[in-house]
Amino acid sequence: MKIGIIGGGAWGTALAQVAAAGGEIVRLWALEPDVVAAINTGHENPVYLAGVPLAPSIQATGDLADLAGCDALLVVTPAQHVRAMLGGLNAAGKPLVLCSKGIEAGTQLLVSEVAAEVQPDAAIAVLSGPTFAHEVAKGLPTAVTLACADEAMAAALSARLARPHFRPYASTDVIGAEIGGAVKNVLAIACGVVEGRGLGLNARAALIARGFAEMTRFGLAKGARAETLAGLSGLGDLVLTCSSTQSRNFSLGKGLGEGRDAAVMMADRKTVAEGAFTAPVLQQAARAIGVDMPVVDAVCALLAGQADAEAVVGALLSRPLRAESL
Ligand SMILES: NC(=O)c1ccc[n+]([C@@H]2O[C@H](COP(=O)([O-])OP(=O)(O)OC[C@H]3O[C@@H](n4cnc5c(N)ncnc54)[C@H](O)[C@@H]3O)[C@@H](O)[C@H]2O)c1
Ligand SMILES: O=P(O)(O)OC[C@H](O)CO
Repeated sequence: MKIGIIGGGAWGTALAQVAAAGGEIVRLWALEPDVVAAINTGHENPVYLAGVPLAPSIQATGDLADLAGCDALLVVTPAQHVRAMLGGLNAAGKPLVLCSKGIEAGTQLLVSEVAAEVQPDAAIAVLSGPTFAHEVAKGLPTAVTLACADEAMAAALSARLARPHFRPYASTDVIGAEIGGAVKNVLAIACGVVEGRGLGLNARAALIARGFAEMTRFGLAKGARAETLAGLSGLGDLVLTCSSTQSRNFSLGKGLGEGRDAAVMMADRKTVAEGAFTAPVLQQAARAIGVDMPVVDAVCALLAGQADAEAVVGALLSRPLRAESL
């Protein structure tokens, strides 16, 4: 079996390692020629996943045509680049597993909705959950949601990607799995702000719980299932990403809380903090369907430089008191 992975960042490389651990032949497409060369000759991705020795059987390429013979494809580029990448593939009749977390700017489409437009004849699936790439690549225990509308395909892909340390749980709720991963990135920025301002662990827990209420309101309005949002790809990933500076989104928020400028921090990074791109489009999408997301609004105001961290925290704390509910 030959699996193609599109995206040689931290997560694509870690997933290549997972696939190779099960004896799959792995073709990994990466944008940067130096990443391709380093993986093929040194069996390491020093740019995005430094310090993790990779299986020598992983073959990297800069040419998407080299993935033509693969019988399943994993898409792992940042969400804003997925449409362009999919345009260069022929995935008709093949499983197309989307592993990016975000919402497309301009269209407000989830990644699976973008894929359905560009590759209508592929079997679209989503892999999402609490997964720091370094931990997965090192073989530490991890569980994910693997969602596909076709239940048998979800089960088959789960079985194909399962490893002793990597445990997919099958689901048919594609939209639910995606919404958790996209929204948690924005909420992780907010939790980072709490950390950066030294507001304490009570505040972080409150933000996770009320943030989860926002995720659930939005998800249910978009047709997600509550159990998916409360599972690995929703609450599970929210808890992980809101708890550690290993998260790029959390660390971006921490910098904002410390008074640093969003644009300067983003320009300094080669890695992606998806929440910064998702926040404004999520805000638009929520407003379009009348869903209130005050934490997301606060993150948007901060990222746009419309308010400082002290002001947005003050505004959240002075909202009218109300009953605890969704
Ligand atoms: N890193 C993780 O732990 C992790 C875990 C789960 C999901 N994800 C998701 O996976 C996706 C990829 O993140 P990552 O962490 O692997 O990336 P990364 O931050 O490690 O690297 C950035 C990636 O973006 C690629 N890139 C930049 N410009 C591009 C373009 N024009 N076209 C195509 N690719 C381009 C780079 O080549 C590189 O592979 C994101 O949606 C992220 O949310 C990441
Ligand atoms: O580093 P982050 O914030 O992109 O988070 C990585 C993964 O999405 C965690 O599941």
